[in-house]
Amino acid sequence: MLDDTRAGGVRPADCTLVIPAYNEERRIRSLLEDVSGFRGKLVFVCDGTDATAEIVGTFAEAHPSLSIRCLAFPARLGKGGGVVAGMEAAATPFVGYMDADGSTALSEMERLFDRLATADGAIGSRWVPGSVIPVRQGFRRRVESRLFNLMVRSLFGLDYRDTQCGAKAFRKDALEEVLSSIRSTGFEFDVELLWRLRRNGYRVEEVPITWENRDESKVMTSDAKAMLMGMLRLRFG
Ligand SMILES: Nc1nc2c(ncn2[C@@H]2O[C@H](COP(=O)(O)OP(=O)(O)O[C@H]3O[C@H](CO)[C@@H](O)[C@H](O)[C@@H]3O)[C@@H](O)[C@H]2O)c(=O)[nH]1
Repeated sequence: MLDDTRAGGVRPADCTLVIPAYNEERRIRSLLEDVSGFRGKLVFVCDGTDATAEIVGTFAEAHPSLSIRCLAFPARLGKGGGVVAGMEAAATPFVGYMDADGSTALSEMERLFDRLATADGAIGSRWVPGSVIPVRQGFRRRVESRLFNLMVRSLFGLDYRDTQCGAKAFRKDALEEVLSSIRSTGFEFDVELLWRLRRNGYRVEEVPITWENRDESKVMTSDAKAMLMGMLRLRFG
């Protein structure tokens, strides 16, 4: 990223990175270490029943030089609900989000923020030339991912190859125009956000990314069904 003294670009201090975290006590410590080099602001949105919020709070107290905010909710918000809560709390011109599972390195997020010097949004993509996936995903997940993106393309006319990669960054002014219209709280949130931004004329770039597969997923069959139903409601409701 640009250092803090250069004008006209994306300064780290102008960026907020939102991390939705649902029952992530097993993975959150290593994620905290990974993102502790971030020179912008960090907002964790923790819900669920485990000690994720306490772990984040303790880490923040032990690292007063970092800007870490932890929003804790007793009930599950959904991935989309969590990201929206974090975005609304962010007060910087650039806001990004990434998964808590460490599948995207901080340096990858910083590359996405840098793109906001010229684009309204930048989304990490596992399926464009130049992307790197050191540990290959299982056959089933790869097929599901491709079918899902075909469906997104035909339902919403979005020509992205990968709407579901967890790493994304946007200009806050663009987000402000669409956030209040967002209805999705689950995993379909990413599609709705990109759809609304496109309908409002914003330009979001798809950027090749290095993405490390992590096995543990919170996406249950019921979440996948809810995601599909949510998308159909959004498109035809
Ligand atoms: N706050 C909050 N966060 C949540 C919730 N549900 C999931 N998350 C967070 O959302 C992120 C992604 O969830 P994972 O459990 O890691 O699922 P995944 O299968 O690895 O997710 C992949 O597929 C999703 C669906 O397409 C994608 O949304 C996600 O970005 C990623 O690519 C994690 O940081 C997880 O803690 C929730 O109810 N509340």
